[in-house]
Amino acid sequence: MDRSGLLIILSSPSGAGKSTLARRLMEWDSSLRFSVSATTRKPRPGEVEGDHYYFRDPDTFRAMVAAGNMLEHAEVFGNLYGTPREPVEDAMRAGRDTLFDVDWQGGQQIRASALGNHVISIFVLPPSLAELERRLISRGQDAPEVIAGRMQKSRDEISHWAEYDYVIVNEDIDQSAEALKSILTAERLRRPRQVGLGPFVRRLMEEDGR
Ligand SMILES: Nc1ncnc2c1ncn2[C@@H]1O[C@H](COP(=O)(O)OP(=O)(O)OP(=O)(O)O)[C@@H](O)[C@H]1O
Ligand SMILES: Nc1nc2c(ncn2[C@@H]2O[C@H](COP(=O)(O)O)[C@@H](O)[C@H]2O)c(=O)[nH]1
Repeated sequence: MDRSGLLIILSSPSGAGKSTLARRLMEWDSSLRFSVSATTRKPRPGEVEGDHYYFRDPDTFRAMVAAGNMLEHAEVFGNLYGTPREPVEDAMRAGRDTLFDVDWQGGQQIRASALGNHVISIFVLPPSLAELERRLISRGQDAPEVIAGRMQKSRDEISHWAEYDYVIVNEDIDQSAEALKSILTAERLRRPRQVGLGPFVRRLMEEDGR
C-alpha cells in the first residue's frame, strides 16, 4: 500500500481542550477527517446528530458492539462511547488521516488493534486542576454535579499520560495548536512510505537525468 492514513488520537481529562484543539487542527488541514463517535450520552444544546456524535440508546449501542462495528468502545462518566469502525478503515484506504477524541481506554484499544502501527497519540494536560474546573464551568454545557463527577475522574485520566507519544500542556490555545500542527507535520515527514512518497521517488529515479 503506497498511501495509508494516520490515526491521530487526542486524549485528556474532560475540559482540558481536546475538542477545541481538534477544531483548530481541522481548520488548518481540511483533508483531516474527524472520527464521529457513537454515544449513549444525551445531546448538549447545539450538538448535532452525525456531526458531534451519533446519539444512540444503550440497546442500539450494544448491538453495534456485538456486530463488531466498533473499533473501540468504553464506558466514560457513566455513558457508553465508541468509534464506528468502517469510516476509519475507509479513510485509511483513501489515504486520509483521521483525528480521534477518545479517552485513555479508547486510546489503549486503538493502539492494540490491527491498525495500531498507524497511531500517533497525544495527551493534553490542563495547566492546573483549578483551571480545568474553570474551563468546565465556563463551557456552560454541563450541570454542576456532572462537572463534579468529571473533576473527580480527572486524576484517573491524567494517570495515563505516559502511554502517549506526545504531551501538550494546554495553557495558551494558540501555542498548543501550533505544537499540534508541528507534531502532525513531523510525523508525516517521518513516515514517507505511509504518506505516499513511494510513487514520487520511483518517478524521480526513472527520470532522464540530463
Ligand atoms: N488554552 C485554553 N485556555 C482557555 N480556555 C480554553 C483553552 N482550551 C480550551 N479552552 C476552553 O475550555 C473549555 C473546554 O474545552 P473543550 O470543550 O475543548 O475540552 P475537551 O477536552 O474537549 O472536553 P470533553 O472531554 O469534555 O469533550 C471550552 O470552553 C474551551 O473554549
Ligand atoms: N473511548 C472513547 N471515549 C470517547 C469517545 N468519544 C468521546 N470520548 C470521550 O468521552 C469523554 C466525554 O466526552 P463528552 O463529549 O461527553 O464531553 C471525553 O474524554 C472524550 O474524549 C469514543 O468514541 N470512545
